Amino acid sequence: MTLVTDVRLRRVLDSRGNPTVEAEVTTESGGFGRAAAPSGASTGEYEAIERPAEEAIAKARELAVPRLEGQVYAGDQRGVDAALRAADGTENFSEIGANSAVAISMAAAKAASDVLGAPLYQHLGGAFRGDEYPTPLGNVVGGGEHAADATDIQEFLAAPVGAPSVTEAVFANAAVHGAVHDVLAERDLPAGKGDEGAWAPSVSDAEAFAIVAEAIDRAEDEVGFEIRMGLDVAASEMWDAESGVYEYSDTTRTSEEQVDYVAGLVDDHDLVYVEDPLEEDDFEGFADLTDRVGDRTLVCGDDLFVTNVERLQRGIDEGAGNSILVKPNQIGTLSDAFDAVELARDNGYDAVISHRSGETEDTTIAHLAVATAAPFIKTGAVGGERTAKLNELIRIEENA
Ligand SMILES: O=C(O)[C@@H](CO)OP(=O)(O)O
Ligand SMILES: [Mg+2]
Repeated sequence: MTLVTDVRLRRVLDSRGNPTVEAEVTTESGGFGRAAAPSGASTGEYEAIERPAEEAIAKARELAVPRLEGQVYAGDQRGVDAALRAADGTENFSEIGANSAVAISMAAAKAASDVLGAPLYQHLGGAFRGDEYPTPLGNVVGGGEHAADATDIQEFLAAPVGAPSVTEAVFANAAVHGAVHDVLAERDLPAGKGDEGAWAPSVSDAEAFAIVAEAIDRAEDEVGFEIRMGLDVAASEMWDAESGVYEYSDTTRTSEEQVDYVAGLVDDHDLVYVEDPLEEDDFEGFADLTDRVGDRTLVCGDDLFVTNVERLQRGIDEGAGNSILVKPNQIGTLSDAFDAVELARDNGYDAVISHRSGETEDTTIAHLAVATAAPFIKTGAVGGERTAKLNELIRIEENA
């Protein structure tokens, strides 16, 4: 029933207005799935390769489609993903592009769930999944590679850890985002928005902490449960390999100083989550920081691990971090993303499912988070391509 009969690929727009790959998979019995690849701006050096959309599509049509149509079953996700790997023939999808690969991989999963008549999270996670929901990490203030002339730290995240349901958590993050707007207006600070919809005022990181803390206080009064703060430092983007320091607008920090600085931030701001506090090759710095604060916060590797089981295994061996960010397009297939989640779980690491800064209305990651019972999902707070996922979580919770 789930034999793949047709794979179509096209260029569509992502949220930055760039072309990205959309895939459609149809099965013998008429099952249909459509999915689109997201795209990063602060991409890790060790990520699978995203090719320009047109090239990725041409290569996938030439190399992958003939190995899929009439050859694999959409219900056999590992079979689909193995065919994609075989068609590509490289470690990092540099032939067909990780953008073509992930779009096809996700579209096949949706086609299979369509045939089965089960929601995608259930097809991916099994019959006993669907009653644990992730806490959404909502990006409310940001800068780095996502907005010019804003904060050095890439993302200030709201984490509504006390929310009684994912629906209330989603609305809580929107309330924090709205409260940041009010606080900025009161302080006469004009601000546009960055790529993920976070406010991007031209302020120091210290001022951003104060603004977000104030906004969280107000939102907590409104919703009546605890909201904490998290960060994506995206430290690789600040790292200057030549001089061996992190470059902030007002200072520089060595690796040791960066560990001290972030450990201080965890305590001063009671952070529940810190992503990429150190650059992507600094396993040792990650291990030091995890030693110091890993008992009270998630130290999460994004550029460090790039959803890659080999890099994650090295982190596990060295005690670097206690959490992994999972982005299917960093590695190219859903099977690889699941393997990363499994390896993490088996070793006491929390998996956090994540969007990219360039997104589409695709909702696959909302299902992936429920399918894996991930404790957190990072998918913004506002903006259509972000609310697509958040609203899907609301629907999943309601069994809609
Ligand atoms: O660094 C990150 O975690 C992501 C998403 O927030 O950004 P990008 O997609 O630009 O890599
Ligand atoms: Mg990141």
